[in-house]
Order: sequence, then structure tokens, then C-alpha cells
Amino acid sequence: MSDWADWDHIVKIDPDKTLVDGETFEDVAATGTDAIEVGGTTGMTEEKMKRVVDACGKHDIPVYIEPSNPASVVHSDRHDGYLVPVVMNAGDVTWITGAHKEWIRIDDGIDWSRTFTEAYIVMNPEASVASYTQANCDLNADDVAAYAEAAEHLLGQEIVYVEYSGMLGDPDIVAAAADILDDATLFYGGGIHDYESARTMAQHADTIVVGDLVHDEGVDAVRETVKGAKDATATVR
Ligand SMILES: CC(C)=CCC/C(C)=C/CC/C(C)=C/CC/C(C)=C/COP(=O)(O)OP(=O)(O)O
Ligand SMILES: O=P(O)(O)OC[C@@H](O)CO
Ligand SMILES: [Mg+2]
Repeated sequence: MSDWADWDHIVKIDPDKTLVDGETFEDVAATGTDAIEVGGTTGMTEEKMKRVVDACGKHDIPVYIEPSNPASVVHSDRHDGYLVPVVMNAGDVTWITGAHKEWIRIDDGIDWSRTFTEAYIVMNPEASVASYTQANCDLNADDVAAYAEAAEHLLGQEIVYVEYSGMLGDPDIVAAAADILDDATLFYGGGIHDYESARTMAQHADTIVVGDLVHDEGVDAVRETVKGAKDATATVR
């Protein structure tokens, strides 16, 4: 069974950002989140990634690296593996197969037993990741559902990731992706900042991802989103 099958909540640590003063990765692990993803778009250097992975690796919580480019794939046994994005609605093929081909061509240390993909559907045109991948964010619920179905059944993806990074998305869009998927796991990330936004999105997505909040508000705020995710999952069952 894949690690993420029973994750309700992920904290995404951007190695280019700091934690709130006085807070540690141990505090992040103690929020009750199910896993830590280390990933960002800009400023992803090997040194920054290693520092975060080493710090998180000490607390028995799954730690996955989400590389944003081939240069930020850090090889270490201090983490559980890699979640490599494939952007379904990228405007530049680099972010669908191009960067992946280059990474595979130059990196002879890939451990495929610990390397998995996330089929991203980028929805917030203001997000760095949207410009970074020239994503076509002008999608309605049918478009998103079709991308989700293509990811699972055409491209065999195990994870579909509806990404509103930086803003709280439209629950109906997330529901459209959730309703079409059979076995693939649906991640949702974007603008989750409190109990209510977490619970709302966790009613549709299998797993919610919280990023900016951990850097901007800190672990007490993150803990509220864990509660929201766990309560939603409890009621759905
Ligand atoms: C093939 C390899 C090893 C890497 C390429 C992997 C791909 C396709 C990356 C595309 C970009 C992407 C989906 C990156 C994942 C991390 C992410 C979404 C970071 C969030 O970025 P934003 O929140 O938009 O920007 P800020 O950093 O400003 O918050
Ligand atoms: O930073 P936020 O808006 O929480 O988004 C989390 C994650 O989806 C970013 O890739
Ligand atoms: Mg962000």
C-alpha cells in the first residue's frame, strides 16, 4: 500500500522560507500532520533541501522531497522518497516530460522504489508555479474532471493534485475531481488557513496540503487545519 493512502494532511515546507521564530521541525511534526513534503519553486538548492530533510528526518514522520527542477533532487536516505510533479495543464512541455527526461538523463542515482509522481492541475494563475509552468488555469469543473480522469486512467497516476497555491480554491472544482477518480488519491493544496477551510476541502480531497500557513502563522494555526482535516475524514467515513 502506498504511504499516502491514509494521509489526511500534509505540511509543505518551502526550503526557501523560514519557520516562525522559535518554532522547530519537531513542532511541525507534533502538529499531528501525516507527512512533510519539502518543496518550493524558487530558491530550491541542494543545501537548503538537505538542511530541511535532515531536520525533519529525526521525527518519525514521513518526509518526501517534491523537486521543482532536476537540480533540486537531493539524494539522501534521511527521507522516505520523492513526489515528482507532472503538470497536466502546463503550457510548456518541460513540466510534463521535458524536465523529467533531462533529470533521468543526468542523474544515475534515481531509486524508482522511492520515486512517485503527482499529477498536478494548477488552478491559480497568480501562483509562481502557474507562471513557472505557463499553466492554462482557465478551466471549469468538466475540464478539471477530464484532466483528473486522464491522469488516472490514461497516464496511470496514483496521485492527482488540484493546486490553488496561494488562494483558497473552489470546492466544486475539487469535488468534480474527487467524483471522477476511482483509486487515485486526490491531494488539494491552496490557501488553507484555519479549521473551516481545512474541513471544507477535506470533505472532497483525500489529503489536504498546507504550505504558506506554517511559514506565516506557525504550528498552532497548522494544528487547527489538522483538526479540520481529521474531522472531515471522520464524518465522511
Ligand atoms: C523532473 C523534476 C525532477 C522536476 C520537475 C518537476 C516539475 C514538473 C515542476 C513544476 C513546478 C511544480 C509543480 C513545483 C512543485 C512545488 C510547488 C507547487 C511549489 C509552490 O509554488 P508556489 O506556491 O506557486 O510559489 P511560492 O514559492 O511563491 O509560494
Ligand atoms: O501555500 P498554500 O497556499 O498553503 O498551498 C500549499 C501547496 O499546495 C503549495 O504547493
Ligand atoms: Mg506558495
